[in-house]
Amino acid sequence: MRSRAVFVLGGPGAGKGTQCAKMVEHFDFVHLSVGDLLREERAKSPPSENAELIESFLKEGKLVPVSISLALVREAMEREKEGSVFLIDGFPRNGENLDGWKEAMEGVVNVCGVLVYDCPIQELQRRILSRGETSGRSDDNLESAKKRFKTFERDTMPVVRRMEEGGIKSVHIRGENKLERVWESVVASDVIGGNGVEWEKYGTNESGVEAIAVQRKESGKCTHYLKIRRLKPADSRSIESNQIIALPYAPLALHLTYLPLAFVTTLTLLVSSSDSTIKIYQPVLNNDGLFEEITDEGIREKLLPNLHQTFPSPVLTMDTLLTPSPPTSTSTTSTTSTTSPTSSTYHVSCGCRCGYLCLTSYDPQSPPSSSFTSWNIDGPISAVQVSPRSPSVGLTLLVSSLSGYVCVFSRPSRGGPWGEPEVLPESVNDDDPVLCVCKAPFPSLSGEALFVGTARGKGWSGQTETLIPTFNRVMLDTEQAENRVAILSASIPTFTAKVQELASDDAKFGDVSNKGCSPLFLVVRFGKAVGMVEGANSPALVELITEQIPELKEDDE
Ligand SMILES: Nc1ncnc2c1ncn2[C@@H]1O[C@H](COP(=O)(O)OP(=O)(O)O)[C@@H](O)[C@H]1O
Ligand SMILES: O=c1ccn([C@@H]2O[C@H](COP(=O)(O)OP(=O)(O)O)[C@@H](O)[C@H]2O)c(=O)[nH]1
Repeated sequence: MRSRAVFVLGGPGAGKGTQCAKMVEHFDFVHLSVGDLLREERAKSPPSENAELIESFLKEGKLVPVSISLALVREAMEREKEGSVFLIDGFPRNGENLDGWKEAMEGVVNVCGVLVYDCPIQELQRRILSRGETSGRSDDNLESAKKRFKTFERDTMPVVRRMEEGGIKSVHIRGENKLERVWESVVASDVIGGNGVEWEKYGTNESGVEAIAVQRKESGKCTHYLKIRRLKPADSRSIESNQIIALPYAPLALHLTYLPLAFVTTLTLLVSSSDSTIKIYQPVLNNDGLFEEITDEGIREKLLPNLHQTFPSPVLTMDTLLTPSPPTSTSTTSTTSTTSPTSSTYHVSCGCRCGYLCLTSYDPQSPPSSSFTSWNIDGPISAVQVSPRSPSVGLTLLVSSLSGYVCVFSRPSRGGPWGEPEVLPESVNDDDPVLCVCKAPFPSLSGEALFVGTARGKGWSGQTETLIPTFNRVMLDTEQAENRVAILSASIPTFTAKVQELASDDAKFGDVSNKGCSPLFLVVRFGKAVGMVEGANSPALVELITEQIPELKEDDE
């Protein structure tokens, strides 16, 4: 993957270095301060040929020629792994810098945006003089500082404008605020949101509220935030206020709606999260644009029945087009197979990870809404499996939810509506909420067959979600899949405990309890872990499954 860069600019003392250090603490970024690189070059022993020139430029608050600064940036970048996200602090500071960057780096490193710390000069001056007491920097004195302020106003601000006009996304942050306030604005900024931090945007709603889910890593653990913006209805670009709500788990689905609360119809924000809870937020009454969580059970009870109506269309759609007639024998069918123009089409929408599943079966000749059905699946949906194999039943849809249910829906082979859900009598193991998306109750974890466990809640659910088509393909492309492979998912604590139990005596898996935020797949045979795939790496997972899957048993054929 190509490396990415975020430019970090602002007057001298605006807090660029301080904030970059914080970003590196929380996110997987590489901080390159061009000023630091220059100072290192100047202090090198044996002295660099540019040392004297650099010293004179720094002291005068002037900008060193781009050939020198950019060469140092490039060298520093080359020392890092490919695909890194660089915070380039204090660059580009003038037109020459920007031209130099474009010439050398365009097509090599993607610029994602520019963070600009705005701060009044009086505050800059106060900070520089205070920093000068300990920094030992030859330019942290009043005389040099004044020259640097001038350079910033004259050369750097026009470059910021040039970048903005050229379509580079910029985020202006008020640098004069207290450190923590400044930091909050950084976390909430879209520049950061798009670079290395997992985020998901929930579209602007006609209600004038927009929410962005941000995941940030803190000492190896993930914390999830929802940034909620109230927008002025008249001008959706102007932000009236901005609130960050911390969530214990990844938000799975979010819906903005008007719900009747007593006699008042109020704007309500419903968030379902991977811990199977649905949180409700409403605007604080003396409205300054903030939301508060509704925890009052009485109010929740009143509101929750309305959920059924408020999630009418899938929040997450996994549209699956299926051919209406089941394939003959065990020939493989892909869930993405195109439909023949003469046959009717069955459209399965499943989603609403809030715990609702919407199924639509329809004939293209008749309106799609005619046979819309929606079911409550007791907890967020963790996986959906479509099985077109059984000729007597037609199509089967298996839905597992994080709370421990596996439901089977079936539909006759020649079409018609989906039947009532049938809850599978057992999951994989009675006292284990690990779920099975395979059709038959799976023998047992210690059996010959293979299971692939996914820590669905462990990472950002979206990443694991991207593997669902892979699971479907594996199940559909594998003969007697239901006897040979099961794909299971579990909540974080359950999965971690299970993984620890199954992989603990094998050093090759390392410390399984501390695998960070990305999804984790554990492949097990005969009750022992035989492989692990970290991250949503579909090819690696398929390779491992193909390698390890039990032989086909002839007498079963
Ligand atoms: N939000 C803030 N409030 C008060 N002081 C700050 C804040 N951010 C940074 N500082 C202090 O101001 C000085 C300049 O910050 P620094 O991050 O070195 O700025 P820059 O890299 O933009 O020159 C440092 O002494 C730092 O501790
Ligand atoms: O791209 C750059 C970045 C920095 N500098 C020089 O390095 C000094 C210090 O910059 P730094 O970003 O370290 O500190 P700040 O001025 O932001 O406090 C500047 O005044 C310039 O003289 C430069 O010439 N080109």
